[in-house]
Formats: sequence, C-alpha cells, structure tokens
Amino acid sequence: MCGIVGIVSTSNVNQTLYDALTVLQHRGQDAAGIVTFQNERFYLRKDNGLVRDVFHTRHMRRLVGNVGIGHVRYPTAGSSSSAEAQPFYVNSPYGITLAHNGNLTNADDLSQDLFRTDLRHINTNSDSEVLLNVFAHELQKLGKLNPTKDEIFAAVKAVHKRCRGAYAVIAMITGYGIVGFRDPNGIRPACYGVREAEDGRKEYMIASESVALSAAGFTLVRDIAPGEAVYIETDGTLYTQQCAQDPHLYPCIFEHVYFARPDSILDGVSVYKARLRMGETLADKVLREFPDHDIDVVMPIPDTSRTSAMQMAHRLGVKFREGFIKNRYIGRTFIMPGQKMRKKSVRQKLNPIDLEFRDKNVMLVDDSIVRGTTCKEIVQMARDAGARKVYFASAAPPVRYPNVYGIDMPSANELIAHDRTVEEVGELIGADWLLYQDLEDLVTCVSDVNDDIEDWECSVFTGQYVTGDIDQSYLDRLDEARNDTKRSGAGDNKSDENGIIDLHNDED
Ligand SMILES: O=P(O)(O)OC[C@H]1O[C@H](OP(=O)(O)OP(=O)(O)O)[C@H](O)[C@@H]1O
Ligand SMILES: NC(=O)CC[C@H](N)C(=O)O
Ligand SMILES: [Mg+2]
Repeated sequence: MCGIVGIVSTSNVNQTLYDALTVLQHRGQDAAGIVTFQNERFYLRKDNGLVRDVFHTRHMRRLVGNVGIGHVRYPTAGSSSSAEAQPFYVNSPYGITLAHNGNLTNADDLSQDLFRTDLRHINTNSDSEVLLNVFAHELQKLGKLNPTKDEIFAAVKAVHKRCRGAYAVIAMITGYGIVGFRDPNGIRPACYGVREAEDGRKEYMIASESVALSAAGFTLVRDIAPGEAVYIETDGTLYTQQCAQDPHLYPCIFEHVYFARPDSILDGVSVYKARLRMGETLADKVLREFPDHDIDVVMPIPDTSRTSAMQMAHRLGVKFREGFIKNRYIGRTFIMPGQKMRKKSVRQKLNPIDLEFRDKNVMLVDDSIVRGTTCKEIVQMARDAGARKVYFASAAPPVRYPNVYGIDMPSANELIAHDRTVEEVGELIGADWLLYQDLEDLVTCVSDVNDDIEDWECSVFTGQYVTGDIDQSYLDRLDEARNDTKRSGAGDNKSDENGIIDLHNDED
C-alpha cells in the first residue's frame, strides 16, 4: 500500500505536502518523495525512510512551487531501492511526474510493449514507472504543444485500455496542472477536497484518504469515481471526466480491515464505524458459538484492532483492557519487508502488563491474521504473563490467497491460513480457541452506506480477483519473484546492490 497526495495552491505547497505525507505515513514506511514545480523546473526529493527522515530543512527549502505531488511507499513490485521511490519522472512529453498506489498485473507485458513498440526505456523494475510511461506515451501520441483537459482525459482513457490491476494515481504535468485518477474498478482509494486561500481563490488537494484533506484544512468534495479523472490546472480550474468504458466500484475491503486510518472516510464509508461494527459482529459470533463463554477480559493487539476490540467487549459486557503496550517508535510490522525483521519487531513493539493477564481467560483481538507472525508471539506472551486461557479473535476472515492489487502478500504459502482449517491455524498459533469473522459479516460491516459500491474486492479471503486476468501461472510468477526467501537473499535492504541507477534524485 502507498499513500499519494497532490496539491494545487496559491502559495508554496512543500509544507502542506510534507504534513499530508506524515498523515498518510501508515500506508507506506519504506520510502517517501515530494516533487514541486516552479518556473519551468521540477524540484524532487525522494529516498528510503520515513517522511521525517527523508526531508530535512535544506530539502524543504529547495522544494519550491505552488503545485506538487507526494508519495509514501510500501513496495509491491520491484525492490526497496531508493531508485524506485516515488514520484517518478519522465521528461517527454512536457515533463511529467507521477505517484501511484496499487499494482499493475500486466506490468511485464506493458514493459515489453513500451520498449518494442513505443520506443521507451524503463530504468527500474517498478510497475509505477511503467504506468507513468504508458500515460506519457499516450499523451505524446496526441501531439499537442499545449495539452488541454481533452488531451489529459484522452490519455487517461488510453491508460485504462492498456493497464490492468489496481491504480490510484496523481500525476503532475509541467506547467499545466495535476491529474488524479482511479482504475475502472476503484480498487484503491482516492478523493479530493477544496479550501479557500486568503484572497478567496480555490486550492485543491487530491489524496489517498480523506484524513489527509481534513488535517490540512481542505473540505472533502468527494471520492474520485472508478475510472474517473480529476484535472486541476495550475490556476485552480478543476475539470472531471469519466474515462473508463465500463466502470464498477469494487473497493478493497482490506482498507477497512487494516490499512486506512480510522478517521478516514473511503467511498462514503467511515473506517471507524466499519471497525466498530466488526467488533459487534465478532461479539455476536462469540455469543452464537459459545453462549456460556468464560471470557474475563477483551484485549486489543494495538493499534489497528483497538476500535473493534472495544466494541466487542462492550457488546459482550466484559471488561476491555489494554494488556499490551506498544512501543510507539516501531513502525507497522505487517508492512515491513522481510519476515526476519517482522518477527523481531513484534517482541520489540509489544510488551505485556502482566497483572492484566494473571489467572484470567483473555480474548485477544486483532484486525487480521496474515502470516501469523504477530499472533503466535502474542499468544505466547499472554501465557508467559500468566493467562489461564488465551482465546484469539480476528476481525477479518482467514486470509488465504495472495493479493495482487497493492498489498504485499505475494505468496500463498506464507499465509498461515492458506490450505489450513481454522482449527489447524488455532493449533499453530497456540490459542485455546480461535475465532474468525465470517466474510458475510465483514461485508455487512462496510455496506449499506453507499449504494454505488457494487461489491467489495475481497480476493485475499476468496481467491476471486475482480479484474478477471489472474490465473495460477500469474500467481506462481508473483510468488517466485517476491516470496520472503527470495527477497531475504537478494532484495530488500540490500537495495543499493541491485544496480539500479538513480537518475533524477537530489541525494543530499
Ligand atoms: O499475521 P501477521 O503477519 O502478523 O499480520 C497481521 C498483523 O500486522 C498488522 O499489525 P501492524 O503491526 O502492521 O500495525 P498496527 O500497529 O497498525 O496494528 C495487523 O494489525 C496485525 O496485527
Ligand atoms: N503499495 C503500493 O501501492 C505500491 C505501488 C507500486 N506498485 C510500488 O511498488 O512502488
Ligand atoms: Mg496490528
């Protein structure tokens, strides 16, 4: 998952972009980047690291201009190399930079076409660089010296025809403006908002999540529709157009389970409310399956499961307690590259308050169980702290299938629930009872607010991929390229050794 943001303002955008990226930091903690535009020049700073580590005062001073875009990255393609940090840049036509959240499922084919037919060179293994070049090529084909909204929208239309997979995108076209668009299935989120400058002129922001808008004083106008493009010229004139032939809204349900911040509203659905409901439906399942339960206390695994755990305890009428304290200086473990790093981080990250466990039957609640790294360690920690029985509940159903749309779960074999029954997973993690949310219930928790949502992208639970182009051979190739063993040998954290030359980066 990544976070994207773009602003057209009447004054310098560097600080607002920086602030927005810190608000979106939960979506990607590997790399960050900002590019601004002023007087016919782009100013770019991107590197590996958290936002606060990548941008120092000297970089911020140089990021001048009233228009700009930003990105926080959590890789799902290529490597963690700083050369694959975003935004990407291409000089022709016009000079375009682009930030992408999602994952293209036909990036390999596109890359070949770009080279053979479109005579374009791709310098990294990033699917986002491919996407940028498709967009650039389609814009170039129109052959205009000064592109108008019609050319921009025509290029987005062509992108929809050529690209498969998931993409929420913000691109900046030198001197003209920024364009944001979503793939025709609306898998990844994107919205836009407006605020008034002191002189009354309008300023716009496009972002992955509404929380980035509200934190910067923008009012949410609406979500970008699937397939739609929003083009904002540098003078603040805004145009929108549907650019896909047959759009459907199938948003990723995992945004509500784990990725998004609870204070965001995605496609009209409050993430916070959805998570409260997940707690209620989990409690109802406990009461259905275990009416005489002997749970003394419900505890969240911080942070993401807090909202659901609280509501579950409330509905069950049992105590809600914080049994694990989180070290706030360790990042999200699930989005860390490499299993070794994730495992070590769980112990460093969470520490039990023993007195909350001693002689108690505890129900531990997490938002999801993916590789099982967190819950295995946690169950043991609860026992070591003196718990009598350790029950475990997941606010999401079993994660059994890889994700191909921008969440880094490339390998079925690394998913603890893949090819296993709930009982087998329960045994593996060492819980006395393991309870998963039913998929139907999860869907109910996020539904009934927005009738435009035709269905949810639930492939990690069902193995059904909404783009219809995913077969076993694709999944095998993805597994081969990105499984943890592969990456721990040659990829992540050795990024500088993979030989990708960083072409357009202000390194210090
Ligand atoms: O089964 P696993 O492979 O361990 O993955 C699932 C865990 O990872 C995430 O937590 P994370 O630490 O990333 O972030 P959080 O603090 O937002 O909960 C998620 O909330 C689960 O706790
Ligand atoms: N998680 C994402 O959205 C990743 C975007 C892109 N596929 C990359 O790897 O950089
Ligand atoms: Mg967690």
